[in-house]
Amino acid sequence: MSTDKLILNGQTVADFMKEDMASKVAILKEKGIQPCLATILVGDDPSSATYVRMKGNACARLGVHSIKVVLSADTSTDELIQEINKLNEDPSVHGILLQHPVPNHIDERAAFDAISIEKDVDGVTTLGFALNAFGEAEFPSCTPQAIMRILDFYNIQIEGKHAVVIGRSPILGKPVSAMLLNRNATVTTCHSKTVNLEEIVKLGDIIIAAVGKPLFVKGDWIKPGAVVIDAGYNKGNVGDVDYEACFVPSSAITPVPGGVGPVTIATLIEHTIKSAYKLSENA
Ligand SMILES: Nc1nc2c(c(=O)[nH]1)N[C@@H](CN(C=O)c1ccc(C(=O)N[C@@H](CCC(=O)O)C(=O)O)cc1)CN2
Repeated sequence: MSTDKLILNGQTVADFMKEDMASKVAILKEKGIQPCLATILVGDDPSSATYVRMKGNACARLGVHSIKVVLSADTSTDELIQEINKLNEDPSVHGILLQHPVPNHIDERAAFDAISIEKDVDGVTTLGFALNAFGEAEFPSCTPQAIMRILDFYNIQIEGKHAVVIGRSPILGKPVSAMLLNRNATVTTCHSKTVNLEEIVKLGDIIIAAVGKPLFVKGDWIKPGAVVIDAGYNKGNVGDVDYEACFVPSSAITPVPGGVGPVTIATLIEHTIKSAYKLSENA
């Protein structure tokens, strides 16, 4: 039986992006500029440590320098902000990433907002969020931008479609809702208090799962022909979507692993390279 179902392969998208990035890094190096991403990991969450390591490895593969700041779990908000300020002031650093989540006692919003807007390559500051809502962010939040990249790479129509976003976090659900709206989708953003979630998801032409609950989205929630994007990153490399079950009715679907994740990391590095260009021009 033939099928025109699309597996939306994030690694293919990330590899495509890397070709352009490699040539931009080479041009920067000819000018004596070494793009540099600083990552900050607070505490000892093993998944966060893995993601930070993956980001460092991806930088190395592309010739981007990375600095890793590791802080103990008992770091205070003030101490964290002091570290961020040092990186803000360091002219050799072009992008700053504070790995989320930080330990509960830290004011994460204050820490994110301490990152200077020029170096907010992860799109986490309040100003970056607001600019994204207006469609004017230099560096939109990486996972939302990765989702849009995947949709565009595979020529999936956004305008006029009903997109249902499940999740409203400041670095994922809310910014991706704004991006889809800015591309003329009709957007419904669902969350833990949404009544009749299943019925709303069934109306969606594009489903974005960003809820942080393993295998949460079931096959019989999916309208035949809908596009399913799994932005979940739960323990054990499990997404938010029951892939096997949702594969059947969908017309296109991202796997986990190998879907949104690799494009998120490629987007972060792309932003760092772009920031190196901009900051060197303004130096
Ligand atoms: N400051 C931020 N914190 C967090 C973000 C973020 O964008 N900014 N996103 C998530 C986690 N995350 C990046 O930090 C992330 C998670 C997973 C992947 C990924 O590529 N996963 C692989 C599978 C993992 C593996 O191979 O070991 C995949 O999906 O193929 C990338 C980024 C929370 N925190």
